[in-house]
Amino acid sequence: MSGELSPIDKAKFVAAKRAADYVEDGMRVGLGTGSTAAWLVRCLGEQVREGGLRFQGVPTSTRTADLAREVGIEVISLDEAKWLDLTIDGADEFDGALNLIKGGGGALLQEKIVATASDQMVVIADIGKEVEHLGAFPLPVEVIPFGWQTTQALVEETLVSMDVLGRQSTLRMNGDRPFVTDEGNHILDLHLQRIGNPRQLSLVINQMPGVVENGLFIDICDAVVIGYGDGRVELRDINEGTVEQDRLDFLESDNLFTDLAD
Ligand SMILES: O=C(CO)[C@H](O)[C@H](O)COP(=O)(O)O
Repeated sequence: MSGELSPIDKAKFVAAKRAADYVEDGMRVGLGTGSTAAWLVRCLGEQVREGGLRFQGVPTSTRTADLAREVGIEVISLDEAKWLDLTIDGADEFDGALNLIKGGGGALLQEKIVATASDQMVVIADIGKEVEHLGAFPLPVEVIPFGWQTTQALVEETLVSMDVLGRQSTLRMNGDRPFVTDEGNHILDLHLQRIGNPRQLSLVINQMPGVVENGLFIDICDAVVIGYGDGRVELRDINEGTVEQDRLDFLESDNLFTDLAD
């Protein structure tokens, strides 16, 4: 069964599986969105059903909420939880300071709110997500639909004075219609190629009327679990650097491979 998985899917799976070990009985845990986070939700669901794990999950999208319920995880809202022990989520890029670009799946707003309301954020990612400088992945910016083209023009104008290489942006589409987030907003993808000062860029973008939030996660992530296509996992901590290298066995979780996430 595991032979049907691509190396990237294997990498995502082993990262998710290792990160599931962070979840302990009684915790309140933010559950991320995307294909890697979906693996995590499946791994946790298996531990709930077969290992007796008891925790409450706060999903970061309707997609994740549906999957979490399907696999047997108790789902509560962030307002019910108020504060979380831990959030585990994927990322589109991470750099050496564990700053991130997120929002490729369109859930950046809930993801940032949930991660910020957590004692700890652990990112799960395949090794292909590691970058020296953020920005090759288009930066998602969530904007309200009212006047979005004016907001887009303002954002592009502001980029002229920012330390970035590219300045084009595109409205994310879903077929022939604009993509709509869980909050009813649209997403502009900024094609910046290289972001020289992510912290400054994040602050400037978020000051604009019409912008709800951007996909730069600065000083939010505490650790990254990096997966490799051959089953290796590496645990990198914000303070201590690489603290663990291991190799996970695919076969022991073959039943999870029957249904690829996303
Ligand atoms: O930020 C996200 C969704 O908004 C995802 O975590 C990010 O896009 C990574 O996705 P995947 O695990 O599918 O590669």
